[in-house]
Amino acid sequence: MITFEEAYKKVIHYRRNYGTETVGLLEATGRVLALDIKADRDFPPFDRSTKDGIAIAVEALDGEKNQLRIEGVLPAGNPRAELSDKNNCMEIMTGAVVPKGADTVVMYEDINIANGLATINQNPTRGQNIHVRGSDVNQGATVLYQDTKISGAEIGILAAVGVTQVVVKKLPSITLISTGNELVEVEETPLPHQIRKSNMQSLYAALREEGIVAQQVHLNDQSEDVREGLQKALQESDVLLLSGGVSKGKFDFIPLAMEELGVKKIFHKVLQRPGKPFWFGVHKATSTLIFSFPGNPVSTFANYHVYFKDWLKKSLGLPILGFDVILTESILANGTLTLFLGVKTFMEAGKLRASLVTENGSGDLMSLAKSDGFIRLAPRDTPYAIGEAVPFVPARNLIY
Ligand SMILES: Nc1nc2c(c(=O)[nH]1)N[C@H]1C(S)=C(S)[C@@H](COP(=O)(O)OP(=O)(O)OC[C@H]3O[C@@H](n4cnc5c(N)ncnc54)[C@H](O)[C@@H]3O)O[C@H]1N2
Ligand code: MOO
Repeated sequence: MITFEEAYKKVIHYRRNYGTETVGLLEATGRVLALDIKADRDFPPFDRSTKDGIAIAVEALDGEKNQLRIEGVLPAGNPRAELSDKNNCMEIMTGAVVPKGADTVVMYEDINIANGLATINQNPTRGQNIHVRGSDVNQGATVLYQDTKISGAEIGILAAVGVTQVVVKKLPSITLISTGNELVEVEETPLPHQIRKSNMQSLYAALREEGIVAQQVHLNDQSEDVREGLQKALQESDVLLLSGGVSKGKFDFIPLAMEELGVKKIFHKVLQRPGKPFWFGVHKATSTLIFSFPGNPVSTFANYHVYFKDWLKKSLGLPILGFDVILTESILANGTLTLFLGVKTFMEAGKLRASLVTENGSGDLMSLAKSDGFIRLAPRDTPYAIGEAVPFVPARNLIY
């Protein structure tokens, strides 16, 4: 059996590059940029008034003069105008182009207007209230970098520089496979010895958060069904995520079926809890990767977040930002296994702290709703102490 560190390293080693594709601007939300994006013009593209008021040439106020004749009104959206006389001014709206000959904008609150004359009550500073052309970025400058995850801010920038079609990293195609004769569909009423499928619904939803719409297949615990179903999925998908059928049970056909189909086992069983029977392999003919998670709901869910999510980030060129949380209670370590324990997190004195959620073993699906993620406790002989910082694997967005 291999350690968590060895297993994690092997999974990350199999990161993949699925190439790029082009999607419409709004469909790019949540995707990863595959190219740098450059400004197609200066930003702002013209000297832009940041206030409603008057545009003046500040030199007109030399000496005692504080009254200027108003030549006209400039709304946003008008082409650039020109002051015909530097001793005059023009009314100007926020977002309008500062006219030629003017260098300063005085807002309405600092002037009085009567009989076509503006009287300025406060001495302005040259250049005030003007957002100067190119002061944000110049034409040709890089405004977004490759490998950036696209959120609302990036969509706005892409729109501003006129990108209607965005080149993004392609996402892997994924099939979710559940196994087990005890499982029935969600809409069915289970018999006393049956349970409803839930692991794959949970992973389906988690993948949707990554922008991936997975296929779903169920295989019964008959070795022929398992082999046929796997064969088809291996041909159709970049990645298979399985749950169940990988421990020592008499009906745990997955490892054998994989071998028969030419899938190379990279490892089976990791010194960890939950998720010890985790099986990981690669199909030699198609390069399809297989993450075969143990069926207990907490095991599947924890393994997905610990291994698959980092594999996906690496494959898309995104950084893996590990962070620690502070323990609020002492916890017994295991001498040989890496433990993943569900915790609730909260901020206190500027630090993210974690308290254990009560969990009734790795079959306790209900405990998942109570936790924000999992702390990772490396094997050791001494307990983990209150106040110790330990690595945290989030399973939900902590900041909204
Ligand atoms: N003799 C041994 N027995 C077990 C070992 C072991 O090392 N030796 N490992 C235990 C551990 S740890 C786990 S975890 C489980 C994993 O077993 P499998 O991956 O073979 O999973 P199944 O037996 O098929 O199912 C386990 C459990 O999970 C439920 N399940 C499965 N799929 C779903 C699903 N899609 N939705 C909801 N629930 C699901 C299933 O009904 C079982 O209750 O093995 C231990 N045994
Ligand atoms: O993955 Mo198993 O949870 O260690 O029961």
